[in-house]
Amino acid sequence: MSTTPVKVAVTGAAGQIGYSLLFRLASGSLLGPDTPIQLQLLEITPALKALEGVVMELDDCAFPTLAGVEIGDDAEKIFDGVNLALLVGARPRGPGMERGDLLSANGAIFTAQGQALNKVAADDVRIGVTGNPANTNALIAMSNAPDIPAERFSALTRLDHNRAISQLAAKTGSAVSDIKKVTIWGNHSATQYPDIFHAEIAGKNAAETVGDQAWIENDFIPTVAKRGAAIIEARGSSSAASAASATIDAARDWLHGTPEGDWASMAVRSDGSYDVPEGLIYSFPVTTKNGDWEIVQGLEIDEFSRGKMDATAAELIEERDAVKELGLI
Ligand SMILES: NC(=O)C1=CN([C@@H]2O[C@H](COP(=O)(O)OP(=O)(O)OC[C@H]3O[C@@H](n4cnc5c(N)ncnc54)[C@H](O)[C@@H]3O)[C@@H](O)[C@H]2O)C=CC1
Ligand SMILES: O=C([O-])CC(=O)C(=O)O
Repeated sequence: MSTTPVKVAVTGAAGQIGYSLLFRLASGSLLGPDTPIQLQLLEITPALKALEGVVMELDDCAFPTLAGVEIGDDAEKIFDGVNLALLVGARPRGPGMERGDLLSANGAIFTAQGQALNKVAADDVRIGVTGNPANTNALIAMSNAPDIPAERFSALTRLDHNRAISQLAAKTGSAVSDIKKVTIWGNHSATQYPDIFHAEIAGKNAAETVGDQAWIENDFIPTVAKRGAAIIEARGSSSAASAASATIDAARDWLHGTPEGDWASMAVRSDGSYDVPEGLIYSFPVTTKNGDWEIVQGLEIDEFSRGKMDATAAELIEERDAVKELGLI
């Protein structure tokens, strides 16, 4: 085992996603069995006691890869020297809400955390935002951290990506591992566009294999886009274990690279690719290598896809304008 632990911050560590995420991180799901991890856990003051209980359980697992745990309510202390920050801590939505309704409640969290990361994080820090509305929260954190390169911020659309793979596998009777190159475009919201026109199933075009445009439009896309709400309806609270799993998948691919012949969906700062307005945190197909991502270029976009990609961009513009109005960026 190497000796220097990787310092990973998790915010909202006493919450429901935290309860699944921390144990996976500590057991090596992100960094593998040979790299020790130091967990830096941020919570609000009233949740620290509950977090102490979670740390007792982490201790009780005796994970060989867990080098240490620090908890606290001071972002500048907890983010000090972190190599990866997973920003999960934020209010979840309840039944009947859209994620964008959380902007006024959650936005301010990300100004303070962006500023703290800017001051004290390690030079190589990468920041993944899971807390909703994830894209615009990432925009807020990025805008408040002027010394951290913008490409070090991303928001989580990997859960949507994984949901799309799962729905496609079920429809076609294929193995999840045979499905590649699915894309989530845009916002982690009901306007997102899950795109299988460039995806492959066992090397063949996925949309052609499905051969059912009506299913794609009326079943697949809304099922993936509204899956979060369906889970809230069924469980009484929002997705947690699957969100934690996707948070790890996204961070693992970012740090260690996407597999050959595949790509991932990640919401990153638009550079204007595919005519997405520059500066929005928009989900694209990306390949990653050595901690850097690149937007996959040259995909053909037909009229149907264009309309969906523009609609989700329009929603992100509205969210950006709203947080500008609130003085958060
Ligand atoms: N991007 C995605 O795919 C998904 C995002 N989410 C979002 O993740 C967020 C967390 O979800 P849950 O864990 O279920 O919520 P939760 O309510 O169980 O936990 C959130 C935790 O964050 C803490 N917190 C609040 N303000 C904080 C601050 N300023 N600093 C540090 N911690 C703070 C709370 O004390 C609480 O313990 C929600 O916004 C939810 O909507 C959930 C599922 C998927
Ligand atoms: O739907 C929600 O509010 C939680 C979430 O982001 C998801 O499950 O995708």
